[in-house]
Amino acid sequence: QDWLTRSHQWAARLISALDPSCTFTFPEHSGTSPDQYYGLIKTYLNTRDILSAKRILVSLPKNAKKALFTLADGETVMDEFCGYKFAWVHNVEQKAGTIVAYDSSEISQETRSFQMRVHQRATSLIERYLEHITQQARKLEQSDKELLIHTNIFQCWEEQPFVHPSTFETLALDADLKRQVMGRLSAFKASREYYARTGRAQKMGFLLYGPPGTGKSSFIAAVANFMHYDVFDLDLSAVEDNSCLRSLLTQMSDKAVVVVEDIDTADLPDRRETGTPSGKDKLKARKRGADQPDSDKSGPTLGGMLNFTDGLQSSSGSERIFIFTSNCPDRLDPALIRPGRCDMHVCLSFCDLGVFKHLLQSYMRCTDHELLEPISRLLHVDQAEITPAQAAGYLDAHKGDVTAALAAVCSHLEASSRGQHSDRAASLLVDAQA
Ligand SMILES: Nc1ncnc2c1ncn2[C@@H]1O[C@H](COP(=O)(O)OP(=O)(O)OP(=O)(O)O)[C@@H](O)[C@H]1O
Repeated sequence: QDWLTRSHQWAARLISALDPSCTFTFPEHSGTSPDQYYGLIKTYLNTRDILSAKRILVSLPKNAKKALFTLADGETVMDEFCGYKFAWVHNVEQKAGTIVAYDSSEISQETRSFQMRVHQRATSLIERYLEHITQQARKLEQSDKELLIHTNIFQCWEEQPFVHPSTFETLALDADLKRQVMGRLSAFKASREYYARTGRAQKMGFLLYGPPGTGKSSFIAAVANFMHYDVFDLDLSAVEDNSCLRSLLTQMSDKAVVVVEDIDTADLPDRRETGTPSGKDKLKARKRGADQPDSDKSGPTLGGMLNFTDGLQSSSGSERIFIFTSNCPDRLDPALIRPGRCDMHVCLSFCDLGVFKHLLQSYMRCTDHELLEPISRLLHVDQAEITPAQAAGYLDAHKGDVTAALAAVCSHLEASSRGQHSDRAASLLVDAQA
């Protein structure tokens, strides 16, 4: 018996000495939770020459735009990294027993794993190779994913597909400002490695202000499409208190554009997390005719909101762009819009000739017209006003007839200019009477 055991051990050692390769296994689950490597490898191998395998599994994961190809059980695909060949095999084993699904059907259990074989000399490269796989897979996951817009209902986010056609090409915006915004966003994208290395949460904030119809929502959609991030549209009136706000923050995906529209209209009491009413709150209460601020008032506080944007819950590895919109930025607490929270304050206003010409070009493919001259005079000399949404409305209403569209814009501007003159005359009269 001893002799047999020893000869088996010798044979195993001999085979191992003759086989210079080493095998790594990546199971689908570690313990009871899904293991991250399994999913990342699956995505990464999808870009390798997987279609050369004989049997391939095809799936369409949630929110994916394209099919995901996976090796079937026992199939192999080769990869190369730093001059070494890595052989990947997908293993699927049937487990004894079945589990019962919610509809009472029985599902057979499987144990899945990827196995990677490589020459022993390449094992020192394994960490670098896995880092490479992780980076590539994360990039692919991000670009292949269908974008979602999430809105908060009670303490949860409800998601829907986000399909908004606005991009920085379609957005009519002052050319310099557009270049600046795109430059900041590109720099943000390129700093991922820097933030990961320094262990900091990567975030950036915009304050968009200006009258209604000047493109604030279109700007937000352009940012989401440019960054390829999901949108989280935070409705503060539906948030019960600060702990609800914190819970929403922790449920957000790592890469997100977080939008708080019309933040000036949200009544955020100035009790910075302590619950103690501040001087400003007392003043507000006195203006309302009350002795004390209403400390029982539900809803998040300014402190809760400040923590939401850069508190401890913002974890390293997350990439978040906060966008606040406001029609009255003067009403906002300076702490909310200071650099670091709102890095860029972007004024979206009435059309100037450049913005109007951009709309004309995208709606009507027209770059020049004799009516542009009176339009330019009305905009710049008479200071007539038209929002991009109003201008887009006229251009859309007269599809295929540039002259009619521009004539309608001219009439609008003339009316606006007359209105401005009568307003100015009225204020002069008031001044004179005073
Ligand atoms: N700067 C712009 N560039 C291109 N299109 C614009 C622009 N501004 C407005 N539009 C057009 O007008 C419509 C309304 O604009 P948008 O909803 O983006 O404005 P808003 O400032 O968010 O308005 P509100 O404050 O009322 O929500 C858009 O669907 C778009 O067609």
